[in-house]
Amino acid sequence: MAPGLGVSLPEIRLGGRAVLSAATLDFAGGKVTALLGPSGVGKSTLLRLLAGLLPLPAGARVAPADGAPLAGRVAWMGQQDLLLPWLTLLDNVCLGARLRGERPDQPRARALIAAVGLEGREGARPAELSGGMRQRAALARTLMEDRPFVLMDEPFSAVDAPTRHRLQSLAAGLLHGRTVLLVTHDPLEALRLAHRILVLRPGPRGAVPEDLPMPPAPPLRAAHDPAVLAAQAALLERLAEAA
Ligand SMILES: Nc1ncnc2c1ncn2[C@@H]1O[C@H](COP(=O)(O)OP(=O)(O)OP(=O)(O)O)[C@@H](O)[C@H]1O
Repeated sequence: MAPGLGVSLPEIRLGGRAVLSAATLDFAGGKVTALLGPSGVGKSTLLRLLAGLLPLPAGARVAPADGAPLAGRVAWMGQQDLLLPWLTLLDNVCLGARLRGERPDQPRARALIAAVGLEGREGARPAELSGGMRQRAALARTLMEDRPFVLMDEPFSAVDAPTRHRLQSLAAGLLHGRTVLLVTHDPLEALRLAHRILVLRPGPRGAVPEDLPMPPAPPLRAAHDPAVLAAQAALLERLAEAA
């Protein structure tokens, strides 16, 4: 089971504007936390701060619960698949190791490609794959890194609804036991996958994270579970209020 992550941030200002309010957040180890909120509220900013893609301001603390540093233990998956068009699927999945000058673990890459349902397509270039297949390839590449912390910024937003549903089911199994922070605009995605949902509500001193009550069943929740449907309606209302 991956460790938890303690985060304490001062007010985050970008372009002269308060984007995120000062906040202390504890992300439970081995659990998925979904982050929702209106467009431009600061979801990606929070994720980028944790990923080290934005510099942490003085006084900020991002500390894994096991006491070891976070650096080098984070996998990232974004909205764009970022597959290199000139590489095969197998080489794309192995890209991280190659960039680090390591010998890729090809059997592991092949096993992950099979796990995301792309067995037999190892030699295909990204242009030969559909959008859903490319996102599955990106998921395999993210998991190839085998990091305890996974940060996902709208990973499935570019695919159609049935494909997204399948990708969510796949991700729930493959991400099991990792500490995941998932940014999404899709309330049902959050309710199917997450142990905890945070809604970022805009405020005068930056956006404030608020917990949402969760349905009793653990993830992966069924989309037709009445408790999930009720929570979805409540979440939509909360998002409309926050917008
Ligand atoms: N480097 C930057 N410099 C100045 N302002 C920035 C920078 N990066 C983001 N912002 C601003 O910070 C705010 C939050 O942006 P962010 O991308 O985190 O929002 P978001 O909630 O992820 O939005 P979306 O749902 O549309 O992806 C926005 O107003 C954005 O314009």
